[in-house]
Amino acid sequence: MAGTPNHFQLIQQFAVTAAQMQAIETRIFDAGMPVAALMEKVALNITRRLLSILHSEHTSTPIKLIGVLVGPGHNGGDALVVARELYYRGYGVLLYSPFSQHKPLTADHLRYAASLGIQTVEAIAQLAHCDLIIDGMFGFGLERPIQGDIAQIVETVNSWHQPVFSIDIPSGIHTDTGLVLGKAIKATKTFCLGLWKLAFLQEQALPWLGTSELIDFDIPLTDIHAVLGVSPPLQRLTPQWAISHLPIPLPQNTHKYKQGHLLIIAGSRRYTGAALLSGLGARASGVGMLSIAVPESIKPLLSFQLPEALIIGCPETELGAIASIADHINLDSYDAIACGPGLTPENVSLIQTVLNSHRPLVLDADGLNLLAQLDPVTTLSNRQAATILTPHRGEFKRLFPQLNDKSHSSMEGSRAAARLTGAVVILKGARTCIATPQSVIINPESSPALARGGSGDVLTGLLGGLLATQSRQSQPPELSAQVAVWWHSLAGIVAAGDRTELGVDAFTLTKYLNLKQLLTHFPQFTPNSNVPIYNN
Ligand SMILES: NC(=O)C1=CN([C@@H]2O[C@H](COP(=O)(O)OP(=O)(O)OC[C@H]3O[C@@H](n4cnc5c(N)ncnc54)[C@H](O)[C@@H]3O)[C@@H](O)[C@H]2O)[C@H](O)CC1
Ligand SMILES: [K+]
Repeated sequence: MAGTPNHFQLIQQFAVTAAQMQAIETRIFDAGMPVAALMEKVALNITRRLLSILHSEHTSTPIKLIGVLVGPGHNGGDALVVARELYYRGYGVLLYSPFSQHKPLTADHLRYAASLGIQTVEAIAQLAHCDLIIDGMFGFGLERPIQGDIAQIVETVNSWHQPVFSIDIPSGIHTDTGLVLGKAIKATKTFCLGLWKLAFLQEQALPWLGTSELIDFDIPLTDIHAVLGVSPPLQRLTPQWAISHLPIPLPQNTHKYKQGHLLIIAGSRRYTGAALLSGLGARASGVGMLSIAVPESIKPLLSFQLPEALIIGCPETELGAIASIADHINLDSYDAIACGPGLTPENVSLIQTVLNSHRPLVLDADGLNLLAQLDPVTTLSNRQAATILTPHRGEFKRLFPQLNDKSHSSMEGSRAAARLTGAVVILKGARTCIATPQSVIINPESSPALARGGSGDVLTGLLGGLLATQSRQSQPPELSAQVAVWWHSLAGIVAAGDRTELGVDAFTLTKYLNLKQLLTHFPQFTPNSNVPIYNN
């Protein structure tokens, strides 16, 4: 039934550490599920998916011979069950396990495979001619860096050209941090088992993961909640969640002011396009009223491009930046303000005026660079209304030099910044984090197409528009942040699919914000449905 999430959809919002996965697994075993039965179930699910890929995808070489790397633990056990099933289906299978000791269940599967006549080879070189490699060396049990002979094996496999499918996680990637421990297998595809591991949400792991997908094996929600809590402080942003919080359909009896009034403060003679792109982003949000404050000299251009918006010309500096907000503007009369794109970092007093307002505020680009010249922590902590910051890494470093510990992941950094300031912090990147003082939500989908000038300006406008509309409806600011980030990234992904990643300039991106077109990718989810996402 549309709108009723199934188990696979429900578990998409969770992300776990190795310790949490072990705790969940322990509960399942303690409740009576035999370890071997669970391994069998998981591995059969992997096999089913693998076979459907092998049957459906056109690979340059037809897959006939499959090499399987078998580790000492249960990741190796999973791989052996998959190997056995592939052998039954008629594939050629070669096993290689460079370990003298295996956990008992893994050793049993290895012995049984041998009894069936599945060949075990003695050197990694003997897998060189396989059409596909399955990596079952280490999963979440990796506990120290890969070194010595095993490191050599990993390097050898990485030097080959055939596809490599990793089970659970590429061997050598740390489950929690996504960092390479010594050496790591570079996977073409990774089948993450049961629940997404944190590594899949960390940018540093992306070059090793390949494409990734979750293999569900029906972990009971009660066990997940028991370990993670009912509303976990760290979550993945899912299409279901974002779509269910889109502000459509509009109430029949609404009027333009009920749909929110956004003021964008952006642009300079030098960066005219930034104001325009923010305006186009805001247009796509469906906000009821849009006003844009720009330097007087660029007002005609904006008026021409955005006829529905009220363009306010402001006094400007010699260099063509906004010198001050026009006298007749009362900042507190808007439902939200989005400030920053293309301002130039010239005028700190402007940002101080904006921060003194009592309205929800999005700060981006030069708005952040100007804020960095003040004391961001004290300034933001003193604000009465909500603030949403949208820094990329560089801006984040300028704003919060005290959080520049390289060992900090984006999720830790954004959460620390949100705690220091009370603001919602959107730390943009390949895995954008949206942090409040209480929680972090990470967008697991993006496209490198969005790493392009102007793309952030579009997000600022879109977010500002949603914030104006949704704060009118007493929705929390982080909700607008989550919906905007998801919407913007989906537009980038769909645009890149149509036009290649090079074809997604920021202006084109604004065309792809069309929700009607984007929602065709998710016919199973209903906007504004307020799905009680944590109810089983
Ligand atoms: N999530 C689940 O509920 C299920 C997971 N399954 C699979 O099991 C693995 C985790 O298995 P585990 O035995 O705990 O760990 P590993 O297989 O990852 O490896 C542990 C093994 O390796 C040794 N070791 C660790 N680091 C190194 C190193 N750098 N060099 C050499 N040896 C190392 C360690 O001492 C252990 O012996 C999970 O990922 C899933 O694939 C179940 O099959 C189903 C349920
Ligand atoms: K693995």
